[in-house]
Amino acid sequence: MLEVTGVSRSFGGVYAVREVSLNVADGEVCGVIGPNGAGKSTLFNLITGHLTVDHGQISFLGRRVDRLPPHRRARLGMSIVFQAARVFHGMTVRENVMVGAHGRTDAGFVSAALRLPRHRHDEREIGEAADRALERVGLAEWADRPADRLPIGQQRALQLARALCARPRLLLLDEPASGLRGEERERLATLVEELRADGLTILLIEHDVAFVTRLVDRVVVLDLGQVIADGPPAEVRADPLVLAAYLGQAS
Ligand SMILES: Nc1ncnc2c1ncn2[C@@H]1O[C@H](COP(=O)(O)OP(=O)(O)OP(=O)(O)O)[C@@H](O)[C@H]1O
Repeated sequence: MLEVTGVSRSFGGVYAVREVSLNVADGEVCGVIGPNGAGKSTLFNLITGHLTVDHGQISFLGRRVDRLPPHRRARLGMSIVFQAARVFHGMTVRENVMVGAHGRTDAGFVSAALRLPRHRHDEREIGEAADRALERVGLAEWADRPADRLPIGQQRALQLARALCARPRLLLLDEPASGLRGEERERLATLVEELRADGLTILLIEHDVAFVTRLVDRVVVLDLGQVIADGPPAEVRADPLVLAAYLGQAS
């Protein structure tokens, strides 16, 4: 589904990501981990289109996307959950989720402004999709409440619902566990496990190794911008290069 081939990106002559290749197959849950400064965020932004590659190729569903802007990649079926839990203030939980589907409808601004029948039809469909997504992440009973009143764990779930509302082929999660503790973290892990059981393809970038390794089929480890390991979590955790990279950080 996603093929990243020999991708590099540097800042001021220093490589943040260097000759990185990774593939995510349909239905796979893949994690990218690595110590601070390993290049995880840069790689994530190269995949989503928020940064452009210096070299290399990115293909999604068999199509080159590395020159496409983020919204075009989104239209092809990439949905992103960003690290910072952001919700739109002054809007309900349902309205926040509905925003996720608007990029996928054909109804343009004019039809929305004039409230043409087609627009009303789309709005109803979007509302229904939002309700399904809220049900999926366990927020159905919060639908009509102000989004900014939600605790942070549920704001993260709301962002997931927003991403799901766009009916993604590939869900991209940027450090989904950051800022969450204890029970909230557990709830999020369970939710990702459920999405995985639904057959959704997921790529998640995460600092927390324990969180990632329990959720993924495969994990790619970055260090100093390069892939140092790629395989099943149990194998990768025992890899001497990986241990050394994380130990290097701790010392
Ligand atoms: N916009 C930028 N300008 C200059 N240097 C950058 C920029 N973005 C990233 N870098 C550098 O690229 C390297 C990789 O950074 P990146 O943020 O991708 O790593 P990371 O693995 O996400 O780290 P962390 O876990 O700390 O967020 C770092 O040395 C960083 O300083």
